[in-house]
Amino acid sequence: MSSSLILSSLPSVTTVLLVISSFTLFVVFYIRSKYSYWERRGVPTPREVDVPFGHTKDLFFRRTPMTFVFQRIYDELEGHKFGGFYQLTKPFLMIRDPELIKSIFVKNFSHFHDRNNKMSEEMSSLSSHLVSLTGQRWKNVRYKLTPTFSSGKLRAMQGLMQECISELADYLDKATADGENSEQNVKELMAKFTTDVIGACAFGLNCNSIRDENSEFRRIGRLIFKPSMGAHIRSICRTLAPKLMSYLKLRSINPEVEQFFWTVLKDTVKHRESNVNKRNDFLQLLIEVQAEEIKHTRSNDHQNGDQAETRNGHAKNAIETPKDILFTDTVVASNAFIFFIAGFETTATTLSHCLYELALHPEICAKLREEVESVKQLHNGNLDYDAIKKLVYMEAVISETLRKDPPASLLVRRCTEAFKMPDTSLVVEEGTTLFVSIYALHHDPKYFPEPEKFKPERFLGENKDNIVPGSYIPFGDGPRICIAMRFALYEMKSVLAYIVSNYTIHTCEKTSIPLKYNPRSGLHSPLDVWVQFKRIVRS
Ligand code: HEM
Repeated sequence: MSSSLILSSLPSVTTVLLVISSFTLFVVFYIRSKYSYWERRGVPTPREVDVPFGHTKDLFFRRTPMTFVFQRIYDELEGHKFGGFYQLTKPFLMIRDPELIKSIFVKNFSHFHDRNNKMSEEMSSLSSHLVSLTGQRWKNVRYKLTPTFSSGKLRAMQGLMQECISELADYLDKATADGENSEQNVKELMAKFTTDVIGACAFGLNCNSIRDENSEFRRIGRLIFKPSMGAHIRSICRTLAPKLMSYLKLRSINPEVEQFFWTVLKDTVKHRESNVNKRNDFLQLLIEVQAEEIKHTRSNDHQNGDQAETRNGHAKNAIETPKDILFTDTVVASNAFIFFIAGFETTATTLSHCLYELALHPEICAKLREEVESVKQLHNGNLDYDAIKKLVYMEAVISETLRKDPPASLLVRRCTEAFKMPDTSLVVEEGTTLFVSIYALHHDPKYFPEPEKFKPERFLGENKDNIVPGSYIPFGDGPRICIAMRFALYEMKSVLAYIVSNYTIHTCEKTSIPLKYNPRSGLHSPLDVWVQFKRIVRS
């Protein structure tokens, strides 16, 4: 073929330019129409939008921690009860007003009962847990698991908790032997302690994280929360395009982590089958719920079978179909797993924030010590479950820590049934995702004057009564509030009581003031938190 023939068969420059400009125009109109979603509905948005990242560009590039990205959106929507924003081109709602938060999370829960992180079993074999379950299935599992955290069950766990505190006590004893002051990265030390607590209380296992630097549980714990590019991409996909996750067969949980938990669970259950000693941990309670359900289904089956026999002349065995059982092995394993991951990092982060504040405020620490000592005296030197409940100032110190630095700084709900926003003409469409920035609310001077100051008295007496409902929500709100709130508070009070009773806490050269935050972490989690412990010598 001659070169002139080839040239004549190529599209002309005009055609190419026309195609390019049409395509560009199409993209511009497409993005514009996407970014006008809230405007068309009369909903305010933050001023500037970064095309094509929307309002959360810093989140994509992991330049700013998530907590502060959402606080900025909250602040830019000042004066509005709610507002819209975009991640890429997808619209989201930010709810700012405490009364509206109550309305959505509590009163109108039936329109907002799910989060937007539904996982399929394709994404993980440990996906059937409370955090990701939706609709009626979530409701049934939650109903069955709520008694796991009753006062009676927590009281029964105090022995397990005390064993973990003794391990920590031994460690600190050695670290401060011969009158030495001990500098500790409490971010790591508290993570080891809470791993041991959750290992004992969830699985009945001695994880040995404090004693053994190479403890498997602690290694797996680090792996779960280790920020990586893969985890970042998965988290973006889960929020913006959950269907893409299953299409690309992206796993939500590291396969090594999954494998570890299945092995631990299978071994533990097997060990229990051959051991008559009854345990008092979450796994035992899950196993009992499952056994009860199977028994109940069998007895229903017998009744149905008997009736069927009378009607049809032959019996059938309905229990053959595992789908009739809610607490399958997968549901048991998934929930034991979620108790582990939701349980250790949140409490460890809160404890390290609290120790940091106590190091900065020795007068608060001294007052706390005074309270602990006087309650101890009333209880013959023991800080058992009932004694811990009497620590009112301790409760205020922890509440203030959770106000200033809530580890889970963002709440999410998905609109499951169209909802008309009270006093407006806006109808929130089914499928819309709503966010509440816990951190921004807790730092709004309207609700908490001088929000950067650590003041436990905000949570005492009259001040506590004056807190605006819906403005203080470190554990969430409504029927999906943290299921283990009382367990977490009991754990944190118990260990802090031990520490302040035996040590004074100080800042040291390595203490970063203010703390620095990890822009890659999904939690409001500081990088290392260094403090110094000095043993109190009593005559
Ligand atoms: C300081 C400690 C903790 C904090 C601040 C915390 C905070 C939260 C928050 C904010 C939520 C979401 C609530 C909502 O959407 O309304 C949540 C849910 C949850 N938390 Fe916690 N949590 C803590 C400790 C724990 C512990 C120790 C466990 C387990 C042993 C746990 C297990 C869960 C579970 C399973 C859910 C999902 C509940 C559901 O959807 O039904 N959390 N937590």
